[in-house]
Amino acid sequence: MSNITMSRQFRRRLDIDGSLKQRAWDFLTKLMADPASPGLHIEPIRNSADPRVRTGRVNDNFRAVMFLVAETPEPHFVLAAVAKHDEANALAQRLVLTTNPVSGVLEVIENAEPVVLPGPRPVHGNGTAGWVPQGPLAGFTPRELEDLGLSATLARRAVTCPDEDALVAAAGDERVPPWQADALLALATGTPIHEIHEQLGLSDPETEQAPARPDQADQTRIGVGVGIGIGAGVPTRPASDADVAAALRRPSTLMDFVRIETDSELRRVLDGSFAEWRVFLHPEQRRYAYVRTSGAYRLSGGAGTGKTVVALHRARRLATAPAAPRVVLTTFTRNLADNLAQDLRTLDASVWQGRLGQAGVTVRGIDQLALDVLGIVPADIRAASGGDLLSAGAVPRPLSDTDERTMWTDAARAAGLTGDLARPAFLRGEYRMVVLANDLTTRAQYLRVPRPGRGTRLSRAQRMAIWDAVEAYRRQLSLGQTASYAEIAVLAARCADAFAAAGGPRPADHVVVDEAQDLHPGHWRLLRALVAEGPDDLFLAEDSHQRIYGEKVVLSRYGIQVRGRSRRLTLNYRTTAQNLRFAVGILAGDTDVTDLEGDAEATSGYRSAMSGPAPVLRACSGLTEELDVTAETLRGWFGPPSGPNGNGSSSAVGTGAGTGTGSDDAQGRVEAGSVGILTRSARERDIVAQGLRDRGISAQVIAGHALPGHAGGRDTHRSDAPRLMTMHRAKGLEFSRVVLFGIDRKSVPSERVLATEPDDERDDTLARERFLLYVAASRARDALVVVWAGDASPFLPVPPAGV
Ligand SMILES: Nc1ncnc2c1ncn2[C@@H]1O[C@H](COP(=O)(O)OP(=O)(O)OP(=O)(O)O)[C@@H](O)[C@H]1O
Repeated sequence: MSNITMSRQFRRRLDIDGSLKQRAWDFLTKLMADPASPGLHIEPIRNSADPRVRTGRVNDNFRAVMFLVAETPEPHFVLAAVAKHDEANALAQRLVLTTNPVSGVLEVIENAEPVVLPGPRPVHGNGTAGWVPQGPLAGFTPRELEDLGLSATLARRAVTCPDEDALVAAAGDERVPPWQADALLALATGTPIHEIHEQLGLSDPETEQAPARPDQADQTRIGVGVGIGIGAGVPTRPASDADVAAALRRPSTLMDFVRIETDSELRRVLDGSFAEWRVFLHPEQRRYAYVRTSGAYRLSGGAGTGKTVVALHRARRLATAPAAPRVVLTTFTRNLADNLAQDLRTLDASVWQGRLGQAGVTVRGIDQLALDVLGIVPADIRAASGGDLLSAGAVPRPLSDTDERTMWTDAARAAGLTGDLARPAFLRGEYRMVVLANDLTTRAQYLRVPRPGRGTRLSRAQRMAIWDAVEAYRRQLSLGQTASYAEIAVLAARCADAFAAAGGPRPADHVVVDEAQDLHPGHWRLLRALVAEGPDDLFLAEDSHQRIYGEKVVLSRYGIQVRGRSRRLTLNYRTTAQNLRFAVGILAGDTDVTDLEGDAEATSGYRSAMSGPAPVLRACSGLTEELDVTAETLRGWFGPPSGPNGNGSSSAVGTGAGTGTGSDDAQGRVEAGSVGILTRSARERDIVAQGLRDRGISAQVIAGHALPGHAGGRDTHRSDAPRLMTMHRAKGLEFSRVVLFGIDRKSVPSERVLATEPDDERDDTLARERFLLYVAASRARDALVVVWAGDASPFLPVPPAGV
């Protein structure tokens, strides 16, 4: 038996050459089972830079290059490359497995002839001689970057990058170790060096101390993975086996290297079904997935920074504890919960997914969870806790949104309300944010209760009239044995509390929440009641800039204390730097965003190591041109139809470079099902569907609600047609390329929605509209196209004059 460690780069290289996969599989499974097998032809290389280097026969033409880092108790190989025979032997002579002298991170370095890189002259002395700073890293000398552990080649190249795109391209070179790329981009976004150390776990107390940087004043130590790492001065020396073993425990090493434990893991690596998020966690993601907390913990982060990934890893970590705990993993909608359940299976099929109250992980949308709680508490607890809402302890029938609106309209009329106060949107908000949030049951309570965060001021007489409406509304609910989901959450919270007070167990031991920014007070009461306060009780992943439903909430009002236990992720794994900049630019106009603690929420530090085309903005003369542009764009992406009349040169607005995310075929055509077309409203979505059909493109319309409680249609989709849906429905999803359709002044923000809101709530409604555009723009991985007719949306970061 032997152990195998491979790097992300190695895996990607295997992906490229499909024909090698079966041979590589045979070779590696044999190597794992019996490294002494003569058929493997494992051989050392004479005069190699690293005496541990070995090559092995993959087939007649190809050999694997690896390092034998330990013989006991079992041999341990670190794979470096699979290459043609001669190339493999040449590589094997030059490659060195070493640890970064500053950070202690494991690296594979190629010692070779110096190469002349574009940029400044080599640096001597203190690294500043002849230095002309420019670009995003102006103000840093190469030596300062080297002091962080970056290779000299990369450091020199980085400080001369004239702009952010050039820097992202330099950092995104596949030969640059991920931790160095991230350190570089973090520096460029203004992150102080000590924070970079912290983020990357470079001085993580749980691992060995980072070795001190040897004096390299006269040595240009370069080397960034295989290839770019070129020893221009003193050759890099191999690290000792002990150093390698210590480096393998470092979180920054684990961004890039993974130990393959089983045949099935190996199979997944080789057949391409290996999802990188399962294994190559960023040190911060790893920390938050594994951190043991003394109470509720909040993880914020921009779109695509991997909050969901952390939530999944954390749920697995919690569920696999020896005590077989009951873990709840929940999110805002049912379709997102279905996605979580599927992803959890991908992460670890051995994690039991069961019903609420069972050991394992219960993955549910938050409103299903509320119904589950009502279902598992004894009927007498339900009857006793229901008050005027749960007559006779029956589980109420959930009310549809339309019915709820109608009921509020009727209740307003019955109470004689007029003007803004009679609007269903206002009454619904007041009820959720004030009445349910405080679990008010009497008029006297409502007359006294503070209403922080509510835009509309109310006189005593107005409060009296609103309470009349609340009573009328509740009478209707009780008669129909129905309740809104907001009520069901509060009822479930009451029942869980009452059951616990009677000596029963809380329904869960740990609760992990994704998309927490959209939850309303009833949900928070429920979450608090699901699990007793204590270590690892609540973990909340959220992005306040993605709050597209509901009102601002401050958690401490619901007994959830996260002060001192809040962290933020900043490295984007989804979008290219160009799309990220555009999406964050949408937020620039709103400086008043607060998080779940009520503090200002920043967007600083958000970065991406991927590069792609700049977003394309297209102003059109009318709907017909918008549809024409969209159809042409899609045709350009999908390539020529396979027929004699195919015309592949019709790309209207750029086809995008792609970032190797797996949705482009060998000819650079995009898989149609990976493309999203997003509209502000369902009506517009249907118009676009028809318009595209008229132009010979059949899109799959993903309809249904994204609201909690609604199934919203499953997220399974065909691969042969683009997906067309509303921006709300796209929440939590991602696409290789996105067309944002109809981004004009009347639609974004939606005039129709603004008209239904009271004037005093207008600011918050506008903020949600802005967040919605941010959510939509941040769904695109590789390419983003924005089209509109007439005046552009004022939320777009680039003024239409520049189009
Ligand atoms: N460590 C990682 N390695 C590789 N890919 C990753 C990693 N972390 C996240 N990703 C990928 O980045 C994308 C975004 O991740 P995820 O959905 O978890 O982000 P998010 O912060 O929850 O996004 P949003 O808030 O927009 O829903 C996904 O495709 C995910 O697989």
